[in-house]
Amino acid sequence: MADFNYAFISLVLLLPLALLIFLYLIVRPRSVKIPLKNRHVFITGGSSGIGLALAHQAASEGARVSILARSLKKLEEAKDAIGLSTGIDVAVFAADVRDYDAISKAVDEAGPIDVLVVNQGVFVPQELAEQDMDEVKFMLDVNLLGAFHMIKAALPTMKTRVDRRPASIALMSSQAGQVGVYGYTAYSASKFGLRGLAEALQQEVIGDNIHISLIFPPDTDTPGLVEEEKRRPELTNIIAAGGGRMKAELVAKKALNGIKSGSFIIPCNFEGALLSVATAGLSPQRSCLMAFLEVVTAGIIRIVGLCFQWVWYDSIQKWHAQKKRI
Ligand SMILES: NC(=O)C1=CN([C@@H]2O[C@H](COP(=O)(O)OP(=O)(O)OC[C@H]3O[C@@H](n4cnc5c(N)ncnc54)[C@H](OP(=O)(O)O)[C@@H]3O)[C@@H](O)[C@H]2O)C=CC1
Ligand SMILES: CCCCCCCCCCCCCCCC(=O)[C@@H](N)CO
Repeated sequence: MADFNYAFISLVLLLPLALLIFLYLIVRPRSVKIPLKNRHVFITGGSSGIGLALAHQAASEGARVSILARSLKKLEEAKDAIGLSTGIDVAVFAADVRDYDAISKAVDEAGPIDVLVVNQGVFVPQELAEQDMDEVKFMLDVNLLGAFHMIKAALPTMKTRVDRRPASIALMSSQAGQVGVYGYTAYSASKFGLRGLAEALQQEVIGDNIHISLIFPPDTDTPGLVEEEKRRPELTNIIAAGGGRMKAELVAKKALNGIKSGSFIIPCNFEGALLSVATAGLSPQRSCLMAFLEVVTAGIIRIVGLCFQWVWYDSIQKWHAQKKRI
């Protein structure tokens, strides 16, 4: 009996260790560090909110920073603010990501990019039945096709960069790009689309030492969110609240740390970490510790996910019942 207990305990301890070692050996791509100092970081949507916070922090870390957005006025304000606080002269480019020629011109002028952060995004929440197709197209064009334009324009010089150190392309998704959310049919589709783009692109550019990151913030205090909240459906508010809420500076900090450590998936808070484990799918995972967590919690995290669905569908049902009563 003692022998049996001993064997059992050793097995319980050895199995996880063996799994960890196995995962350490197989996780691909291998982990990588992306330096920022003295490198060219190009941020779209860098004049406001999360993008502006990213530009500030990248400049503070000694990067050469370029920002792109439509309004030159907002870009100049951002440039002045960053110049004042860091002493770094940020290059600004006024262009619409929907205009490929304008984007190509800006990228050519800016010079070879080491870290491209595709952060621009628009969000106009509404039930699809109520929403105009113009708004649906607007979100898909800016968020998804705009990302294609940026990457397509920047890739040639990124691939042929003389500095052979690891480079990065980071895409700003959203927790609504990991789970579909009421009121976000077009927005979620645009952000889920970024994931397909990112997974396929990582396979294509790994040979050029370019590493892709996908960032998944929850609701974040930005000028964009203030506008969004003026017209967000009640149910969107209720469901989005489950993801938590953050300051733009903290999202930018998590994002930059994730980019520097070459993480493919970058959650920003605890809820986001849960969501990322629950939606690991077939995305690359460079960290064997995270891979270990994903494997051992797979069953239980699915149960947690189903509980969330239960709560959400309950809210939807109650909301409909209440509407009928009025
Ligand atoms: N705030 C939030 O709750 C969350 C935001 N996100 C994502 O983070 C990103 C940034 O959001 P946030 O900081 O809130 O947004 P803001 O609305 O505060 O800023 C958006 C930025 O994108 C630029 N932009 C918008 N449209 C275009 C365009 N067509 N071409 C070029 N630039 C454009 C804006 O400048 P201009 O208008 O001058 O072009 C601005 O610089 C988005 O992708 C968003 O989806 C993800 C999760 C949560
Ligand atoms: C299994 C564990 C699950 C854990 C919690 C799941 C919570 C999901 C909530 C989704 C919130 C989506 C917010 C989008 C914010 C956004 O992108 C807009 N503000 C537009 O910018």
